[in-house]
Amino acid sequence: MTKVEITGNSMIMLFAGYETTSNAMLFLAYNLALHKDAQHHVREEVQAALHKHVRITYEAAQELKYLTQCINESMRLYAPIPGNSRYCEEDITINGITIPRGATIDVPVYGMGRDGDIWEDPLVFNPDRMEDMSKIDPMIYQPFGAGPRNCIGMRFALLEIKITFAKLLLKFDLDVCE
Ligand code: HEM
Repeated sequence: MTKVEITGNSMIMLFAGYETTSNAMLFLAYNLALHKDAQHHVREEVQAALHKHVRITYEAAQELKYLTQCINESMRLYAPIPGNSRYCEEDITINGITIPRGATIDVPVYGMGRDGDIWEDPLVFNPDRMEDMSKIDPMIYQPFGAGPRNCIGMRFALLEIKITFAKLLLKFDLDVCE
Protein backbone atom coordinates (compact mmCIF):
# COMPACT_ATOMS: atom_id res chain seq x y z
CA MET A 1 0.00 0.00 0.00
CA THR A 2 1.16 3.51 -0.71
CA LYS A 3 1.42 6.16 2.01
CA VAL A 4 -1.63 7.95 0.51
CA GLU A 5 -3.69 4.72 0.58
CA ILE A 6 -2.71 4.05 4.20
CA THR A 7 -3.60 7.64 5.18
CA GLY A 8 -6.91 7.50 3.27
CA ASN A 9 -7.93 4.17 4.80
CA SER A 10 -6.97 5.30 8.31
CA MET A 11 -9.03 8.47 7.91
CA ILE A 12 -12.11 6.61 6.63
CA MET A 13 -11.93 4.06 9.45
CA LEU A 14 -11.93 6.93 11.96
CA PHE A 15 -14.67 9.00 10.29
CA ALA A 16 -16.88 6.01 9.43
CA GLY A 17 -16.49 4.39 12.82
CA TYR A 18 -16.58 7.23 15.34
CA GLU A 19 -19.56 9.55 14.81
CA THR A 20 -21.80 6.71 13.57
CA THR A 21 -21.31 4.57 16.66
CA SER A 22 -21.56 7.52 19.04
CA ASN A 23 -24.84 8.66 17.43
CA ALA A 24 -26.24 5.14 17.60
CA MET A 25 -25.39 5.09 21.34
CA LEU A 26 -26.86 8.55 21.88
CA PHE A 27 -30.22 7.60 20.38
CA LEU A 28 -30.27 4.24 22.12
CA ALA A 29 -29.75 6.01 25.46
CA TYR A 30 -32.56 8.42 24.57
CA ASN A 31 -34.96 5.61 23.62
CA LEU A 32 -34.15 3.59 26.75
CA ALA A 33 -34.60 6.68 28.92
CA LEU A 34 -38.02 7.25 27.34
CA HIS A 35 -39.01 3.58 27.61
CA LYS A 36 -38.25 2.43 31.12
CA ASP A 37 -39.89 -0.96 30.55
CA ALA A 38 -37.39 -1.73 27.78
CA GLN A 39 -34.52 -0.38 29.91
CA HIS A 40 -35.58 -2.60 32.79
CA HIS A 41 -35.81 -5.61 30.47
CA VAL A 42 -32.28 -4.98 29.14
CA ARG A 43 -30.87 -4.56 32.66
CA GLU A 44 -32.37 -7.89 33.74
CA GLU A 45 -30.93 -9.56 30.66
CA VAL A 46 -27.47 -8.13 31.40
CA GLN A 47 -27.67 -9.27 35.03
CA ALA A 48 -28.57 -12.79 33.89
CA ALA A 49 -25.64 -12.83 31.43
CA LEU A 50 -23.31 -11.56 34.16
CA HIS A 51 -24.50 -14.27 36.50
CA LYS A 52 -23.56 -16.88 33.92
CA HIS A 53 -20.34 -15.38 32.53
CA VAL A 54 -19.09 -13.36 35.57
CA ARG A 55 -17.82 -10.61 33.23
CA ILE A 56 -19.32 -8.97 30.13
CA THR A 57 -17.22 -10.95 27.69
CA TYR A 58 -17.63 -11.38 23.94
CA GLU A 59 -19.67 -14.54 24.61
CA ALA A 60 -21.87 -12.77 27.15
CA ALA A 61 -22.51 -9.92 24.70
CA GLN A 62 -23.71 -12.44 22.08
CA GLU A 63 -26.46 -13.51 24.48
CA LEU A 64 -27.90 -10.03 24.93
CA LYS A 65 -30.77 -10.62 22.53
CA TYR A 66 -33.20 -8.03 23.82
CA LEU A 67 -30.48 -5.37 23.92
CA THR A 68 -29.73 -6.19 20.27
CA GLN A 69 -33.43 -5.75 19.47
CA CYS A 70 -33.36 -2.34 21.20
CA ILE A 71 -30.26 -1.31 19.22
CA ASN A 72 -31.89 -2.38 15.94
CA GLU A 73 -35.16 -0.65 16.76
CA SER A 74 -33.36 2.51 17.79
CA MET A 75 -31.43 2.55 14.49
CA ARG A 76 -34.69 2.04 12.58
CA LEU A 77 -36.03 5.28 14.06
CA TYR A 78 -32.74 7.15 14.12
CA ALA A 79 -30.38 5.79 11.47
CA PRO A 80 -26.89 7.21 12.18
CA ILE A 81 -26.43 7.44 8.39
CA PRO A 82 -29.90 8.55 7.24
CA GLY A 83 -29.28 8.20 3.53
CA ASN A 84 -27.01 6.29 1.18
CA SER A 85 -26.46 6.19 -2.57
CA ARG A 86 -25.32 4.03 -5.46
CA TYR A 87 -23.94 4.93 -8.88
CA CYS A 88 -25.42 3.01 -11.82
CA GLU A 89 -22.64 1.61 -14.03
CA GLU A 90 -24.86 0.29 -16.83
CA ASP A 91 -28.48 0.59 -18.03
CA ILE A 92 -30.70 -1.76 -16.07
CA THR A 93 -34.45 -2.42 -15.75
CA ILE A 94 -35.74 -3.58 -12.36
CA ASN A 95 -39.47 -4.20 -11.80
CA GLY A 96 -40.27 -2.24 -14.99
CA ILE A 97 -38.22 0.79 -13.99
CA THR A 98 -35.24 1.55 -16.20
CA ILE A 99 -32.27 3.14 -14.49
CA PRO A 100 -29.86 4.67 -17.01
CA ARG A 101 -26.11 4.32 -16.88
CA GLY A 102 -24.59 7.21 -14.94
CA ALA A 103 -27.61 7.80 -12.69
CA THR A 104 -27.19 8.13 -8.96
CA ILE A 105 -29.73 6.25 -6.85
CA ASP A 106 -30.53 7.75 -3.48
CA VAL A 107 -31.45 5.27 -0.76
CA PRO A 108 -33.76 6.93 1.82
CA VAL A 109 -32.67 4.90 4.85
CA TYR A 110 -34.33 7.19 7.41
CA GLY A 111 -37.59 7.42 5.41
CA MET A 112 -37.82 3.66 4.86
CA GLY A 113 -37.33 3.13 8.58
CA ARG A 114 -40.42 5.25 9.31
CA ASP A 115 -42.67 4.31 6.40
CA GLY A 116 -46.22 3.55 7.58
CA ASP A 117 -46.78 1.22 4.60
CA ILE A 118 -43.97 -0.99 5.89
CA TRP A 119 -44.03 -0.72 9.68
CA GLU A 120 -47.03 -0.84 11.98
CA ASP A 121 -47.11 2.30 14.18
CA PRO A 122 -43.80 3.37 12.64
CA LEU A 123 -43.03 6.09 15.15
CA VAL A 124 -43.44 3.83 18.17
CA PHE A 125 -40.25 2.41 19.73
CA ASN A 126 -41.08 -1.28 19.81
CA PRO A 127 -38.04 -3.61 20.12
CA ASP A 128 -40.32 -6.65 19.80
CA ARG A 129 -40.62 -6.04 16.07
CA MET A 130 -36.89 -6.81 15.77
CA GLU A 131 -37.21 -10.22 17.41
CA ASP A 132 -36.87 -12.20 14.19
CA MET A 133 -34.58 -10.36 11.79
CA SER A 134 -35.17 -12.97 9.07
CA LYS A 135 -38.66 -11.45 8.68
CA ILE A 136 -37.22 -8.01 7.98
CA ASP A 137 -36.33 -7.07 4.41
CA PRO A 138 -32.61 -6.12 4.39
CA MET A 139 -33.27 -3.76 1.48
CA ILE A 140 -35.74 -1.79 3.61
CA TYR A 141 -34.02 -1.85 7.00
CA GLN A 142 -30.42 -1.01 6.19
CA PRO A 143 -28.68 1.12 8.84
CA PHE A 144 -25.37 -0.50 7.82
CA GLY A 145 -26.04 -0.32 4.09
CA ALA A 146 -26.54 -3.34 1.87
CA GLY A 147 -24.69 -5.58 -0.56
CA PRO A 148 -20.99 -6.33 -0.97
CA ARG A 149 -19.96 -2.81 0.09
CA ASN A 150 -22.00 -2.67 3.28
CA CYS A 151 -20.43 -1.53 6.54
CA ILE A 152 -17.22 -3.38 7.26
CA GLY A 153 -17.36 -2.32 10.91
CA MET A 154 -20.92 -3.52 11.63
CA ARG A 155 -20.05 -6.41 13.94
CA PHE A 156 -17.45 -4.35 15.77
CA ALA A 157 -19.92 -1.46 16.22
CA LEU A 158 -22.68 -3.74 17.54
CA LEU A 159 -20.27 -5.36 19.99
CA GLU A 160 -19.00 -1.97 21.14
CA ILE A 161 -22.56 -0.71 21.72
CA LYS A 162 -23.64 -3.88 23.54
CA ILE A 163 -20.66 -3.89 25.91
CA THR A 164 -21.00 -0.16 26.59
CA PHE A 165 -24.70 -0.42 27.42
CA ALA A 166 -24.32 -3.60 29.43
CA LYS A 167 -21.78 -1.84 31.66
CA LEU A 168 -23.69 1.43 31.72
CA LEU A 169 -27.04 -0.08 32.72
CA LEU A 170 -25.49 -2.09 35.54
CA LYS A 171 -24.46 1.16 37.21
CA PHE A 172 -26.85 3.82 36.01
CA ASP A 173 -30.53 4.42 35.47
CA LEU A 174 -31.14 6.41 32.27
CA ASP A 175 -33.73 9.16 32.50
CA VAL A 176 -34.80 12.09 30.34
CA CYS A 177 -34.35 15.60 31.73
CA GLU A 178 -37.34 17.82 32.45
C1 HEM B 1 -23.49 2.14 14.41
C2 HEM B 1 -22.34 2.28 13.77
C3 HEM B 1 -22.19 2.32 12.28
C4 HEM B 1 -23.12 2.56 11.30
C5 HEM B 1 -24.61 2.86 11.47
C6 HEM B 1 -22.43 2.45 10.03
C7 HEM B 1 -23.05 2.61 8.80
C8 HEM B 1 -22.40 2.47 7.59
C9 HEM B 1 -23.04 2.60 6.30
C10 HEM B 1 -24.51 2.92 6.05
C11 HEM B 1 -22.08 2.40 5.37
C12 HEM B 1 -22.29 2.42 3.83
C13 HEM B 1 -22.57 0.99 3.38
C14 HEM B 1 -23.15 0.88 1.99
O1 HEM B 1 -22.96 1.78 1.17
O2 HEM B 1 -23.83 -0.14 1.69
C15 HEM B 1 -20.84 2.15 6.04
C16 HEM B 1 -19.63 1.89 5.42
C17 HEM B 1 -18.44 1.74 6.08
N1 HEM B 1 -18.25 1.65 7.44
FE1 HEM B 1 -19.70 1.79 8.85
N2 HEM B 1 -21.11 2.16 10.25
C18 HEM B 1 -20.92 2.07 11.61
C19 HEM B 1 -19.74 1.76 12.27
C20 HEM B 1 -18.52 1.55 11.65
C21 HEM B 1 -17.29 1.22 12.34
C22 HEM B 1 -17.15 1.03 13.85
C23 HEM B 1 -16.32 1.14 11.39
C24 HEM B 1 -14.85 0.83 11.51
C25 HEM B 1 -14.21 0.63 12.63
C26 HEM B 1 -16.94 1.39 10.11
C27 HEM B 1 -16.29 1.40 8.91
C28 HEM B 1 -16.90 1.51 7.69
C29 HEM B 1 -16.18 1.49 6.42
C30 HEM B 1 -14.66 1.35 6.25
C31 HEM B 1 -17.14 1.62 5.42
C32 HEM B 1 -16.90 1.62 3.90
C33 HEM B 1 -17.04 0.19 3.41
C34 HEM B 1 -16.84 0.08 1.91
O3 HEM B 1 -16.99 1.08 1.20
O4 HEM B 1 -16.56 -1.04 1.44
N3 HEM B 1 -18.29 1.63 10.30
N4 HEM B 1 -21.05 2.17 7.41
